Amino acid sequence: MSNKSIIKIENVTKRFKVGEGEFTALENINLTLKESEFAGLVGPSGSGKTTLLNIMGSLDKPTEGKAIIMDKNISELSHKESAELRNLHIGFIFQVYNLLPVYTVFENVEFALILQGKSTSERKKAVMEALEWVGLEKMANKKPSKLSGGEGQRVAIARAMVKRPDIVLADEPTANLDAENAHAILKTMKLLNRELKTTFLFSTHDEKVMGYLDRLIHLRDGKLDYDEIVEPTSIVL
Ligand SMILES: Nc1ncnc2c1ncn2[C@@H]1O[C@H](COP(=O)(O)OP(=O)(O)OP(=O)(O)O)[C@@H](O)[C@H]1O
Repeated sequence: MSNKSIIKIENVTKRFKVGEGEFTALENINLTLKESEFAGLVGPSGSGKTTLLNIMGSLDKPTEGKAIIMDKNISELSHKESAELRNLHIGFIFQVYNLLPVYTVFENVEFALILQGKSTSERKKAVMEALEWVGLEKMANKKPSKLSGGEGQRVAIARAMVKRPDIVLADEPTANLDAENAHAILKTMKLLNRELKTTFLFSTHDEKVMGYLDRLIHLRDGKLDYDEIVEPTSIVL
């Protein structure tokens, strides 16, 4: 594993206003994610996984402490700078894959590259390559309504990977998939992690996901309970 640090979380606390009071969702979290890690935030419901993932994706800011993504302290970024940071460096995969229904598979994957100002020919090459990574190059001109659940999540992976981000944040990406499709997309993500050195961070309860991870970051009641390096139990060839 390389030593390049992608995300550094330093003494991060997150409080939400609730009525007249406050609720502490994260308390004094410290962790670093490096290039090519395949890691997961795990812990019971309400332990703070999604709140931390949102901060690591620059979708939300800490109340106290620093979140440093690609050497930028996200608390110091404007709205526009945060959007740029996300667009250049971070891919997102969610439980619900949110493809735009009026656009084709190709156009759904292409969108981030239009925002980056890439030329038509650069976009075509990158989109077709990303669709090949997930085995869907033949579906490029189909609308999302023609896809199965597993295929929809594969398009979401292609959409996250097409810009070759430094990190992919995946919030319960297998929650709506059967076991066969879940294993297939996990294997695809693990192969991309190996080949492109992209860092992946999952938020998950799913034992199937955990079988592929090499680091488990356990949260409990908003605190970092323990952080362990593990040997993956699922095999990827
Ligand atoms: N915007 C908000 N306002 C108030 N409380 C919030 C807000 N967002 C999250 N919380 C609270 O913070 C705590 C942590 O929530 P979070 O969604 O991060 O947990 P989680 O570990 O991802 O849970 P799950 O596995 O159920 O998704 C919960 O108690 C939740 O109710």
